[in-house]
Amino acid sequence: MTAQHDFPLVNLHEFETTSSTGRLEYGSRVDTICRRSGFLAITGHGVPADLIETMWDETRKFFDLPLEQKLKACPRQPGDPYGYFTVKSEALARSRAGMDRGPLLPDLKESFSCGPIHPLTGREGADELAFCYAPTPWSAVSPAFHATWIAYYDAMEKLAERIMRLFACALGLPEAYFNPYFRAPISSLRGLNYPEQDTAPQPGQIRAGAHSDYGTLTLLLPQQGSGGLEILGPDGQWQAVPAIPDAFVINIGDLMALWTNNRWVSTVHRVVNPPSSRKGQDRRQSLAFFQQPDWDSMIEALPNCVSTGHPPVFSPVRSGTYLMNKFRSTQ
Ligand SMILES: O=C(O)CCC(=O)C(=O)O
Ligand SMILES: [Fe+2]
Repeated sequence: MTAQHDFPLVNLHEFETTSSTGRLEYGSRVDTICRRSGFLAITGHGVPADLIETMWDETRKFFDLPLEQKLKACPRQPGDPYGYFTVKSEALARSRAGMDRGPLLPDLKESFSCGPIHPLTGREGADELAFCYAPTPWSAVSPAFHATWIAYYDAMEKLAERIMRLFACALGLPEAYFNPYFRAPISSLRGLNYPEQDTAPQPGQIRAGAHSDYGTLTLLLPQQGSGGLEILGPDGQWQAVPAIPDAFVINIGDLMALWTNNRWVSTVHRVVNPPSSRKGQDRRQSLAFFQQPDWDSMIEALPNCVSTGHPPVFSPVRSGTYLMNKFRSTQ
């Protein structure tokens, strides 16, 4: 399963269609990967190629619009998570406050994000409504962009559910173990555009500052042929993540590290600037789906990840407030 690039690859379709013994073998391999880095590439995902292509087209067209038009899609209120975010409006490294994180200059990227696509269930509290059900400014984008984003979000939500089954298997749990935590997930989808760098960035300012993701699982599609994504290894060295054809790069976020009592790593990663030799020719794009359990899901160490010698490392956290506090720390 470890192929070119020395980057771990897992075929999801093969996992789902193999025997129960085969599934356990897949689970055990995924457990080893998640203990080491929590980053792997998923093939056999079944997401239609034409949906992915339309998603790239629509998203690129949006970022190509004049700034004044994109600004019409800004979040309705400061602190809202959805809509258009200008270059230098977020510093992901600030989400790691309190750790040794170097300079905290804002990221050299722009983005558009949307929130849950399903109707509200009527059980939501005030914070939840104000934050993760804040409106996505769809009226400020084209109908084709809107329709494509909904279809892609839906495909990512289903893919993330399938990966959580693989994760349950990797942790020795029943495959449907995580389902009750995802009755009304508050996942978000983000298109990222890292513009060409015509002028040299300030010292210490990069495309996306070093951070770990906040939720359970991120499904990332880096633009083919692009570079810059790096993960921090246990040896303190940064390692490049390749953009593998027809594969999603997936990584686990803080809530999986919490759930597994640090058995799995929520690996720190960043996006670095292109080399100055490519000045003016290295725009980069990516699509990121951040899977996040229901607002009220309490995440605490799984019983099978706790022992007398290894008591819970973290206090339990509520999914929604954890996400909201992390997001707001970066603005
Ligand atoms: O654009 C990328 O490749 C990674 C972006 C990322 O890590 C994030 O937005 O959390
Ligand atoms: Fe990230």
